[in-house]
Amino acid sequence: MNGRFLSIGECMVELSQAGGGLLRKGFAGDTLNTAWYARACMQPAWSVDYFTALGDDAMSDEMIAFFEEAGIGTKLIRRIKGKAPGLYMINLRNGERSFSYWRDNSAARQLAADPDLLREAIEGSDVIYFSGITLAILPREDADTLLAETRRAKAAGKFVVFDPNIRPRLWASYDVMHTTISEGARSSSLVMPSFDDEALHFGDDSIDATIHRYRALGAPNVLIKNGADGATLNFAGQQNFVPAENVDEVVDTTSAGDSFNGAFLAKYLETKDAVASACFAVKVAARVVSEHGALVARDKLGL
Ligand SMILES: O=C(O)C(=O)C[C@H](O)[C@H](O)COP(=O)(O)O
Repeated sequence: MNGRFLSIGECMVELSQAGGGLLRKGFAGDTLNTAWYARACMQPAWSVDYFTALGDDAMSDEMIAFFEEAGIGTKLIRRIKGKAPGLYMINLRNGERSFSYWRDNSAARQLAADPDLLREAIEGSDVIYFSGITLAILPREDADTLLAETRRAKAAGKFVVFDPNIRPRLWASYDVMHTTISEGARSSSLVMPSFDDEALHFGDDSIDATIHRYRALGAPNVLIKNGADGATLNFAGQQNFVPAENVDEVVDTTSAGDSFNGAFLAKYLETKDAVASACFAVKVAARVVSEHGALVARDKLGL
């Protein structure tokens, strides 16, 4: 089986801890991370493309070369004169990550500014992946353009996948965040939230409450990630639970959710077996949290 997977969002320069007070430079961002793990786990017959905007500086050139090296298509990436990518740093406390961002003025903020290009990219794909972070960084009008296109894609029978990836700091207000994330979910075929975020920011008191809320919005499939407590899937009303994999030492939780999503989608698109795909994804995520940084090399993933 083959198909075209498109991920839409922002990739940044990443600074992660390299020991002895040193920082290591990498490239990462939630939607890129998912594209990266999807590419690592998918059959070669599938194409994986990234849709974003970059600048015309050396970092943007390096990032494009990095995507290409990983087998991620770059032909849809807009280059904006005088702009540069955003930057973020991973801060760690007992393996649990938090982020500092320098991204207010990044090129990716303009990724949906050319509606024709966005439509063309979505029309040319079978699976469209985006996140709450993608929506949060866009000017209001461009977020509406993207949502109109994802709604259109879902209506046309494409598989639209959304991770709310809630980052309150990136939103103008809680109200805008709640409304826009709900719109993202409404326009999707599969929503892949993390329960701790949903409980904290939407006030859900159980996994069932999160599933119910997203299904009521019109998402037919919901897959809830709950860290060390496993994952719960509700696909077309059928509910299943998959336990997490044991991890000896959690080094850095960055990208646990994104790698789960990429690995899950790679297997699910191939097999249509959601439970087996989640079992595979918990294994990949367990390897990812055992290493520093968002992107862990393929040979360390045990594939
Ligand atoms: O925060 C952002 O905007 C980023 O894109 C930086 C990180 O690479 C991802 O957020 C990691 O995502 P998790 O899988 O939730 O750990």
